[in-house]
Amino acid sequence: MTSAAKLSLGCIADDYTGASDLANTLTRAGLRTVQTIGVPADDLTLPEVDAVVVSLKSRSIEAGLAVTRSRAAETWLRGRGASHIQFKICSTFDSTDAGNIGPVMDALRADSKDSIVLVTPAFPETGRTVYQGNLFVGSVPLNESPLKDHPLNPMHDSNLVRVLARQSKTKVGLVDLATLARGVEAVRAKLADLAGSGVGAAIIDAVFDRDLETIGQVALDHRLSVGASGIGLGLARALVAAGKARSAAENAISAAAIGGPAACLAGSCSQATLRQIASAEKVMPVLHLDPERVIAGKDEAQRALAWTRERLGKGPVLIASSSTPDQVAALQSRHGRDAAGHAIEQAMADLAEGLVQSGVRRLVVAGGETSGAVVDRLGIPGFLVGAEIAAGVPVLRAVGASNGEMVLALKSGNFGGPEFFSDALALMP
Ligand SMILES: Nc1ncnc2c1ncn2[C@@H]1O[C@H](COP(=O)(O)OP(=O)(O)O)[C@@H](O)[C@H]1O
Ligand SMILES: O=C(O)[C@@H](O)C(=O)COP(=O)(O)O
Repeated sequence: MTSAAKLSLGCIADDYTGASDLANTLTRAGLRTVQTIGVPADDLTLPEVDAVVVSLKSRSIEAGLAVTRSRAAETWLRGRGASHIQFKICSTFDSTDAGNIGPVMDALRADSKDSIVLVTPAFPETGRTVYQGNLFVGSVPLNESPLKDHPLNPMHDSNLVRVLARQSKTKVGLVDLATLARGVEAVRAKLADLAGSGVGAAIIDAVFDRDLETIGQVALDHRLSVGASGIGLGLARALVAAGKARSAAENAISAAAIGGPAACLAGSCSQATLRQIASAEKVMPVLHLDPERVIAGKDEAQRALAWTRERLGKGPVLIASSSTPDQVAALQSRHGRDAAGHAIEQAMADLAEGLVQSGVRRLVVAGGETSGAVVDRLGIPGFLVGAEIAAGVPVLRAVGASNGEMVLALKSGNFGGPEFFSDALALMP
């Protein structure tokens, strides 16, 4: 990547929707930010920025590989002067006992030489709050939320001290809300106590944005932090307050219309996405893929492409693989969780490639792993952040792509209101 300025903040995101969510938060908080897909190539030309969010597809891969890829991103970011790195994880702490939050955090902490690392997935704007170490999604604990049925990372424990301890080699402690409410010095003292007793990672409560501002200030004492967009907000505000970032307005992206056909792909099976698909049925043609046929081979994707080509001239279309938790469980029991997920992701990538060949330059994708498969197939090296469609979901303008100008929206499964697909397309003229 060619860009001379030293980075104020380096970020490593474990999936692509999460990366665009964080890039959106940092931009809106005043940091000039770019999202790259993987570690950028040396010849990728990007504007001067304060923050780079390197997107990895490392949330659900083998832990050792996630560590290797995260370390490569870390080396690149440190090489561009980033004194602080945020490892961006999901606001619903998506992971399993095998990882990958713990193993990646352990490796990055060892490299950073920090005695203790602050960890919080809190993102109050989207209803993710942490109290006494327990993660709430809206009004319910994580283990009672729809995340209990996630196809790849079902979450069955809301106590993050326990969840992280099962994945990490270090002892995990808690900085509670009462300590946080006493301010920056109280948090520093608590962290020093915890570190003194051999605790290497502290889950920190946060309920309101002001909690994240305190956390952001303390986090900048360290070289590494782990969390979702909320801690990114805290870090960005602390950097802006310290005069270490310039106005994001300098990086405002062109809002010029792209035009041409538009399409949506949904591979997320979250309740939010299922509701959004149901609403989309009222305003655009929707094709539901048959997951069994997808797993059987390429015919289903070809059928979907033929269906799409007949309709693209008349307006946007949506193609979805999404199913209810019972149907997902049944498919997985027949084919295995990873095999089913991978086959469907590759079908989505085939579809995206076919759609772009048919002239589509405006593409909305629902689902983190799904977005990863699609963006990889399209070979897009990076994105600049545009208008915010919904909390955590910006319009993205591709940079350095061989297909020329293109705008995308990569939606986390759980984000967005019921009309998300039309909301997104309205901001992607
Ligand atoms: N009908 C289905 N049955 C089983 N798995 C599915 C189905 N549709 C999509 N998937 C898989 O479920 C996973 C959804 O994950 P992801 O795209 O990250 O969505 P989210 O953002 O909701 O987590 C992907 O691996 C996708 O291929
Ligand atoms: O923090 C979040 O919730 C999101 O940014 C995120 O990581 C999205 O992951 P998916 O739900 O898998 O898209």
